[in-house]
Amino acid sequence: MKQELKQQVVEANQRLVSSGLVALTWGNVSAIDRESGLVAIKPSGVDYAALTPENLVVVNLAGEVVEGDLRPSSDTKTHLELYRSFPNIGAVVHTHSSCATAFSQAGVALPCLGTTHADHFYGDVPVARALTPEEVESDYEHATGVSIVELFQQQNLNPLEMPAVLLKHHAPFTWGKDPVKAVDNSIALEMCAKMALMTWQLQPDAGEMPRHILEKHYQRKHGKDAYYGQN
Ligand SMILES: O=C(CO)[C@@H](O)[C@H](O)COP(=O)(O)O
Repeated sequence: MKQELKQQVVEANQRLVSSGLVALTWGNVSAIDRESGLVAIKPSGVDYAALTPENLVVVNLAGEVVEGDLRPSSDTKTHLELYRSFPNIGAVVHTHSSCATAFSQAGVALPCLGTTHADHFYGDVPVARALTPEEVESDYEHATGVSIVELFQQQNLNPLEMPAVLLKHHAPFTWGKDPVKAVDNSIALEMCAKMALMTWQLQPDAGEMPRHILEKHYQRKHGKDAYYGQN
């Protein structure tokens, strides 16, 4: 896999720490080279400061390790399901950032209360259902990815317009066209979750922003087609 992409993955993982999104090793970033179909991902349990392009793990979309000696992140199968199902994304991030994880644990969709949110997410950030005992037993991480994809299909959501999801009783995933954008979306998600909690402390009845303002802000930031890569 290209060294440059591996370096971007290392820097993106380390940005999770500098952005205050992770404690311990509660998060991971991967990126895909769409030409080869290979994915570079953080090795499981490894401290972010110790990451190098050489100790990243490279897997194919079947989950087979093709480069690296360490164990890939425990969330690898979830990342891979997102790459298989969302062909226009280039990187995936999973964190346990506090405020977004609070919404996930509560099973509460993150509402679009203001323009900050509208600039990044085209509506409420949805919650993917908890897994069944059978799913947990059979293949937890793969089933987690499937639950996200099912949710987006059921709600007719475009992953390029909604680059985030909250996993009930778990934590968020975000994605983007590249590792920088995917981490940007994790930072934006955590800030929007924090602001929502603070808004509700001030005004428990605060409701969603008017749709016409959401539309204006999202289109202004992302262009008329509202797709990544257009701006
Ligand atoms: O979601 C979880 C645990 O609930 C994981 O994201 C860990 O927090 C990080 O696992 P590794 O990437 O180190 O395997």
